Amino acid sequence: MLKFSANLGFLWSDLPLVERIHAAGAAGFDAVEDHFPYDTPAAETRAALAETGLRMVSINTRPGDMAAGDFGLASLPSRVTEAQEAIAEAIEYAETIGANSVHVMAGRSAGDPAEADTFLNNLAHALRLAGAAGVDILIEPLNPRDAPGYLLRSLEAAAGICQTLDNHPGLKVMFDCYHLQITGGDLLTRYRNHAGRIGHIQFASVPDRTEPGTGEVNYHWLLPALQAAGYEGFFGSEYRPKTTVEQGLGWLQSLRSATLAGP
Ligand SMILES: O=C(O)C(=O)[C@H](O)CO
Ligand SMILES: [Mg+2]
Repeated sequence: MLKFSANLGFLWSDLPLVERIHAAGAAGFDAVEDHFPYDTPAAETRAALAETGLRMVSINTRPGDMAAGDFGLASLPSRVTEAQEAIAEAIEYAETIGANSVHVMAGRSAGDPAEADTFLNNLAHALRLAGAAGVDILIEPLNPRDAPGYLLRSLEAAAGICQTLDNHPGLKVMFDCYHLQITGGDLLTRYRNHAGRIGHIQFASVPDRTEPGTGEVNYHWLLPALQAAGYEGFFGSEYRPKTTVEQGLGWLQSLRSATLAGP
């Protein structure tokens, strides 16, 4: 059986976080994940998780000022203090709610050659804090169509960062099938090439980023294949519903029991 996490950054995004957690529980998800939970006190989030029995798989560091074009801070040489405050805040929040991991958002490149080292230094700092809190750190390559200028654009670059940081066991890569299909595809083979580094898998239809079941990726085949290749975690449904979440949720039961052998 496959296990699914509701991405509350995109699903039920019009509801407060506590209500989104309850909606995910009522809909039959096995876990949740969120982008930016910070408007909700961690104690309230923790209580909602306890009430529903759901686990929070991951949260992101604050992205900075998105209206001004920020999409993460950790690679920006002039904003190290702000980035490290965001990292500390995210790890403390994750520890309080028992989340598995924190995605440290790299940010958009302005072409400054110091960005790569800034990202590495901030990740090393995050790993020190996260180790003490029992939380993993995730980095996620994003496709340049959705996230123009984002510093981390490829799975292979993310793997290189892990190597540079001595393959730290607390540093993992977010394997978002949506982004990685757009930037090269060949998803199963690329998963296998980096299996030991993958901390979480997300998915959505490509190219629309809506419910699975349409588009160019056959998740009824791919998700069981990823599981057969060794992935044991939740699959994060990070898509924008075509209409309401509930109307489009038929995929949950059919994908949950998908097998490599087909229906
Ligand atoms: O955009 C994505 O795919 C993400 O998962 C990031 O967390 C950005 O919010
Ligand atoms: Mg993602």
